Amino acid sequence: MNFTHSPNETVLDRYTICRGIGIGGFGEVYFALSQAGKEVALKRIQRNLAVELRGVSHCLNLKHPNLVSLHDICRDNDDQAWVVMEYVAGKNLREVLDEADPSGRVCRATVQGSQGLPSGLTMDEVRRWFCGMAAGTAHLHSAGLVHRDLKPGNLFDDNGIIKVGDYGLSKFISSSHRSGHTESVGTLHYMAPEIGRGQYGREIDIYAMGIILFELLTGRLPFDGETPQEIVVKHLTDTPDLSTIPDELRPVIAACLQKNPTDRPKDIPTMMAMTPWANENVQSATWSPNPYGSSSPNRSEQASQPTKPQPAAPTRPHVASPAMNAAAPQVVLSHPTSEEPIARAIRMSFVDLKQWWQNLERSPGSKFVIVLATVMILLINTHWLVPMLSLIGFFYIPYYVIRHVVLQIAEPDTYVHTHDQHRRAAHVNHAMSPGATHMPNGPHNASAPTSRPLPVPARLSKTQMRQMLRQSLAQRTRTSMAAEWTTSGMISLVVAATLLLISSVIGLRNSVVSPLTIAPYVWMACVVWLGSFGLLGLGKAWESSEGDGFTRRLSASFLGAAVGVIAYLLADVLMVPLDQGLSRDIDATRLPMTFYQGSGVPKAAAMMAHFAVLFALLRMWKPVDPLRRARLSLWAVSVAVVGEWIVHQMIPVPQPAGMLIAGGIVVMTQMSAPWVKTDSVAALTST
Ligand SMILES: Nc1ncnc2c1ncn2[C@@H]1O[C@H](COP(=O)(O)OP(=O)(O)OP(=O)(O)O)[C@@H](O)[C@H]1O
Repeated sequence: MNFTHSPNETVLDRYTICRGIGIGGFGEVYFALSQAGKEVALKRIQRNLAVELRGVSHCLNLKHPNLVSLHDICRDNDDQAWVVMEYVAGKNLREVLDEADPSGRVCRATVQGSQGLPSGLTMDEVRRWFCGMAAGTAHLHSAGLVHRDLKPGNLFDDNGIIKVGDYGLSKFISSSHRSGHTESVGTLHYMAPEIGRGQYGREIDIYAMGIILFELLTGRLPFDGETPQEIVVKHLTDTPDLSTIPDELRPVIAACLQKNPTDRPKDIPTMMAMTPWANENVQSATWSPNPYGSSSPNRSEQASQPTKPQPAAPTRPHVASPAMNAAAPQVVLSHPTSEEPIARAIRMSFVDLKQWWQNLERSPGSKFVIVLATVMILLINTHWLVPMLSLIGFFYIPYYVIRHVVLQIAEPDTYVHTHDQHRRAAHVNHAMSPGATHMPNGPHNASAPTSRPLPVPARLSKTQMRQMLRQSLAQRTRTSMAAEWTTSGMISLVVAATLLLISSVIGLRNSVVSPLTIAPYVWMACVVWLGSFGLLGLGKAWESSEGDGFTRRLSASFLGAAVGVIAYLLADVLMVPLDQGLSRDIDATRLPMTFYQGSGVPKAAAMMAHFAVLFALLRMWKPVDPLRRARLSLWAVSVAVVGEWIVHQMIPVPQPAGMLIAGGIVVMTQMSAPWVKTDSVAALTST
């Protein structure tokens, strides 16, 4: 392993390097001594990664017996960033698991040491590692931090105390973190499915803990594969096989590994309550049922008192074993964020302000005075603040909406992430393939433990790919779905305006333009937009599964009925005659009186029935399906027009308005509904 600094070199003017320990995703780690002889681990941040020092103090001041202490983050004379942290002499869990069986498959006696199956660690050891990890991570969560990179390599055994390391680093160390090019560092085997969508809630730590518990118990990973794609697909779609897990731990692992973050235990106390260790003191790594309240030093110190003497852990080897990371390829995920820069700057300023406020060491009384003074200052200045903010809002809000719409037309947000997830997997695979010479984030040290060559990737079958995309779509929050619907609705408004313009120019080319002549076009545009907007809403509920045709037809027919009624009322308001084209096709005397007036003009019931039957007849989930074959299918438009003509034979409505409305709805829906170009996704997964 090639380290930049050699033993006896002094760095940061006060630490003498003793030896290199290992090289990880962020850079080299050294064991060093301070001038006074304090042992420290120094991490030299490499690969030109930007170090965000904002908010670092929040991490630096965390104290917990189950967390590796972070002493400082500083820069040397070459502006190179270094992380100074507590040196942990014991082994990390990766080493423990690998050393138990060099093949990577741990074969120790299992639960209670009695069954002797090929399996993970003994139950006592599992409990010790798991509870220590839970206690340390719960403390991070209580401080508002998410670890983001929980994995066996970041869990240490320090003389019997389990410590969680590397926390906060992925938050503060990233290339262009704020400018949105590189978002996170992590290991595929422990990555929650939602990370692909840029979600980094505490649920991702709970997911990783579920994986680690599985691995502790079985020595295996629940989602493993030959290629990064395979692993990602398994995270997204596979149900883990929990048959070898002891009964008492099966529910907690099943809950932690839920694909949807909201289905997982909401926090670590809830997760621990599902284990047999909820109220138990587990050696020094005490799991306290109320870890979120344990931030005071006294409490932490109490927690660090061992309840029984622990055997000293063997000293870790001086140099990390190359096998150590072999099972865990590391990747840098690239996540193009579409957050508007001004909005992002404002959000970050609020985050900073919140952190400053939380770290402000003032009595509650003085804090109250500060709040009061701020409110007073704001109130006194309202005479110029309100107009100024209104002016900014006047320009900013339309800009924000237009930007969002334009981006959404270019490539709808959620689908970018879905698509991007595959691109990343393909990219990672390329970086890790035998011929690749670099990691995605910079120069790659050939001796670094991350360069595990992988076989040529397997191509996903079409069904697998669709299943994976549907799974990914199913995991969106209601808010993001509502946002997508609104955006699609706005796009359809633009399409409606265009259709209105084109149709009225063609229709009125030889007539006088007056409110009366233009009203039918406005009416049609409104009905088309309404039908399309309703369908886009239904599409949000439909797109996450292949679905059941009958239920879909039924819900579409309800929407059709609503469209029919509104069309009728709107025609009345706009004074659009509803008998146009009827006398040509239909014998008015044979029409049912409940549906039609004597002259053959349709009543509300006829309009309602017509569109309800039409919507039930056509497979309306096709034009809104993001996985449809083409963005705009003219075949689907023709089917809609012909279908409308058939329905017109039974329940007539004005023509050609009826056919134009049916065709218009299908065109507009397809133009506004998100679309994943599945062909290119398939190609990317096999890059
Ligand atoms: N505080 C520490 N004390 C002792 N050894 C450490 C400490 N921090 C890290 N190490 C060791 O240094 C080596 C490199 O660690 P590092 O955290 O950089 O890599 P990693 O965890 O494998 O990857 P990543 O940083 O991408 O998660 C590992 O062998 C790790 O066990």
